[in-house]
Amino acid sequence: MTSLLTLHDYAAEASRRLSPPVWDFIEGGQGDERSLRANREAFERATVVPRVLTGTAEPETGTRILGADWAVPFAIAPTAFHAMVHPDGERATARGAAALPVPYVVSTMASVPFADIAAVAGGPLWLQLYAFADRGVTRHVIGQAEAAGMGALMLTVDAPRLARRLRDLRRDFRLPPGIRAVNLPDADLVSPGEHSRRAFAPALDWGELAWLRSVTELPLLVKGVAAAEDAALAVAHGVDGIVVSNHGGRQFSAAPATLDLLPAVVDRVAGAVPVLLDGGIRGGSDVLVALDRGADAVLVGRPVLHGLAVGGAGGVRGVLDLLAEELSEAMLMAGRPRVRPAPARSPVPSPA
Ligand SMILES: Cc1cc2nc3c(=O)[nH]c(=O)nc-3n(C[C@H](O)[C@H](O)[C@H](O)COP(=O)(O)O)c2cc1C
Ligand SMILES: CC(C)CC(=O)C(=O)O
Repeated sequence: MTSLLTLHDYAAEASRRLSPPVWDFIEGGQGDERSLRANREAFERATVVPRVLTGTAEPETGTRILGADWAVPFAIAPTAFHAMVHPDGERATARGAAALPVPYVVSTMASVPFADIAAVAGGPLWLQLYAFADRGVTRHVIGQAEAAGMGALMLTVDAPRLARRLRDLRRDFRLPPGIRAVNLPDADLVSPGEHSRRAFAPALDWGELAWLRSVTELPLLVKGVAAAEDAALAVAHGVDGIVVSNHGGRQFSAAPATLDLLPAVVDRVAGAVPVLLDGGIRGGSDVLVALDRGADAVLVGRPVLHGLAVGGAGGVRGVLDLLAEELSEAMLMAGRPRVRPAPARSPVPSPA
């Protein structure tokens, strides 16, 4: 194996190990993939002005998000069907995350029961939630997450259905045999796109948040906010956190880079709730750039899958350790001794 010194090295190694259809499912985006590229381009352009003579020897990477201690200001983004990438699926991911530990946002479309993931987890475990047309299904998923002791729900709001991803359409991508969304009551689906058309709530609105509040006490974040106006609405509807995301470029190719959207969202949210960002984080400097522009933490998607493909739990751990080491070095070199404290959870205002 070539030496794995950067997250790009993990990606290159993963591309050699995964079948072309699975690789393309992971890497692809919607349409002409402009938003996928934009996420990276924004980080490649971004800089951080270093401060000097700050007396920092060992930067403190820890933070506190929604009442839980995080060893690092990044978490594993929710991604579906890890058993496609490694036979141990999300169990391996959770084991890899437990080492540091790094918080893990488990996908509704996990291929391993939530309870089995929780059994090997070592840090905060949250559930990413898709809202289903049949609210009984949504309730079922929340019930499983609560039973597994998950600490928060992250409702994905940028996917009324899965978008047309040309790489998958060209290959007629199907889930490999035996891989299923086992936490859903009706787990037998072959094509993720087809399933989302049948099952996802097609016309979500802000009312869904009030309904979710009525069925669970868990803190609620929304993932997939782009416009500052929507961030303000989310706060007005009492969310506990916002994730600025374009779903890693997988849903809408004309969506702007998330890093470019971040400052306006941070400005509008004005410290009411934590603001997280995902899309295009590929190194410790990227994490620092996002923090510098006002994010309280970030989520990392594809690189974790690359680590999983390269070495199961050990590969995931390798990716997360590398990112933590790079972040620590970036903080040291930029003269940032610690992560700015995130807003504490405040009482939820009821929507007007
Ligand atoms: C293979 C794959 C599966 C994904 N599955 C989900 C999912 O089930 N739920 C969700 O909210 N987001 C999903 N996402 C989006 C990620 O949570 C995240 O927004 C995105 O990957 C971040 O960009 P990055 O991959 O550049 O880090 C998925 C992304 C990938 C690459
Ligand atoms: C199977 C899908 C629902 C997962 C997803 O959100 C994605 O592929 O982006």
